[in-house]
Amino acid sequence: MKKIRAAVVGYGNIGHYTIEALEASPDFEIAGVVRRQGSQDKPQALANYEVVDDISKLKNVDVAILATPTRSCPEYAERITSLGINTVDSFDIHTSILDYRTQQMANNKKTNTVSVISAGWDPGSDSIVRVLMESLAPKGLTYTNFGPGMSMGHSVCVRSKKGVKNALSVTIPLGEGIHRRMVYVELEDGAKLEEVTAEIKADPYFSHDETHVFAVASVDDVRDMGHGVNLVRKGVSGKTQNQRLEFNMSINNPALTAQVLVNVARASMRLQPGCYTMPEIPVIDMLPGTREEIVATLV
Ligand SMILES: NC(=O)C1=CN([C@@H]2O[C@H](COP(=O)(O)OP(=O)(O)OC[C@H]3O[C@@H](n4cnc5c(N)ncnc54)[C@H](OP(=O)(O)O)[C@@H]3O)[C@@H](O)[C@H]2O)C=CC1
Ligand SMILES: N[C@@H](CCCC(=O)C(=O)O)C(=O)O
Repeated sequence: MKKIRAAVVGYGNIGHYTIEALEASPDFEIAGVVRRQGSQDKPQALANYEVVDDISKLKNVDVAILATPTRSCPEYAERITSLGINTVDSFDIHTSILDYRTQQMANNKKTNTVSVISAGWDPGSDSIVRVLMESLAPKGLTYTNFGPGMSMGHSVCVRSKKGVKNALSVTIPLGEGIHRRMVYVELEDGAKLEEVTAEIKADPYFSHDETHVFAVASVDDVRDMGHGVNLVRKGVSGKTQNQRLEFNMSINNPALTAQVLVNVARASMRLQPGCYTMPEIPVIDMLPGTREEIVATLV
C-alpha cells in the first residue's frame, strides 16, 4: 500500500514528538522537516531526513503537519495549501477557531485541498468528547477542568513576549472549568518583571484568568510536560434527569498532541476539499486499516 508522505513544519516540542509518532505509524513516510534555519545545525534525531527552509523544496508531500506556534498557523496553512498540499494543525485560540475555519475553507476550496485545524487534545479530542456528551444528555452543563499541567500554547505565548528568554505556564484547575495560570519566566538581561507581567496579563491567552508571573533562574529546571483533563457533564437525556458523564486523561502533552496530529493527517487523505475541525470528521478515519477491519474489531 502506498504510504502517506508527511512533512513536519517546525521542530519544537510538538515537532519532535510528531517525528516519533510518524516513525511509529505503519502507513506514513516522512517527506522531510521544514525549519526556519533549514539544515543548519541539523539535530542528530533528524540525520535520516531532509531538512529544508521551504516546503516547496520537498518532493511529493501529501500533507504538512504544522507544529508551529498557534498564531502562525493560519499563515502557514494558507501558503502550504496554495501549493496543493493538505495541512493539519493544533491551533488553540478557541474564540478564533470559527473565523480561521471560514477563512481557510475558502483557501481549501480554491486549491482543492483539505485542512484539519484545531486538532490536538483541547481543542481536538476533547471537542469530540464535548459534542458526544452533549448528544447523550442534550440539556445540562459541561465543565472542562485542565491539569495541573503545562499548557504548551500559553508557554509559547509567553516565550513570544519581549524580554522573555524561556517560559513555562502551568494551568491549575479551580473547579467548574475555572483555571489559575502560574507562569515561570526566565528573563533576558535588563528585562523588568513588572513590564513582562503586564504584557502577559493583557494577552487574550491570559486576560480572562487569574494569572501569577514569577521570575526563575532556569525554566528547564522547573519544566514538566505532563498535563491532563477531567471533562464532566451532568444533564438530561430525553426527559430523564441526573445523567452523569465523565472523561479523564493524564498525559505527556506534546506526545499526545503529536499523535492526534498524525491521526488527522491520515484522515485528511479521505476527506473532500475543505476545512474541518475534529468533531466534523469521522473518528474511524483516524485509525490506519480498513473500515471493515475496524468495524469488525472495535464497533
Ligand atoms: N490543541 C491542542 O491541544 C494543543 C495545541 N498546541 C499548540 O502547539 C503549538 C506549538 O507548541 P510547541 O511545540 O510547544 O512550541 P515550540 O515553541 O516548542 O515549537 C514551535 C516551533 O515552530 C517553529 N516556528 C515557526 N515560526 C515560528 C515563530 N514565529 N516563532 C517561534 N517558532 C516558530 C520553530 O521551529 P524551527 O526553529 O524548527 O523553525 C519552533 O521550534 C502551541 O502554540 C500550541 O498552541 C500544543 C499542545 C496542545
Ligand atoms: N491547548 C493546550 C492543551 C489544553 C490545555 C489547556 O488549554 C490549558 O492548560 O489551558 C496546550 O497548548 O497545551
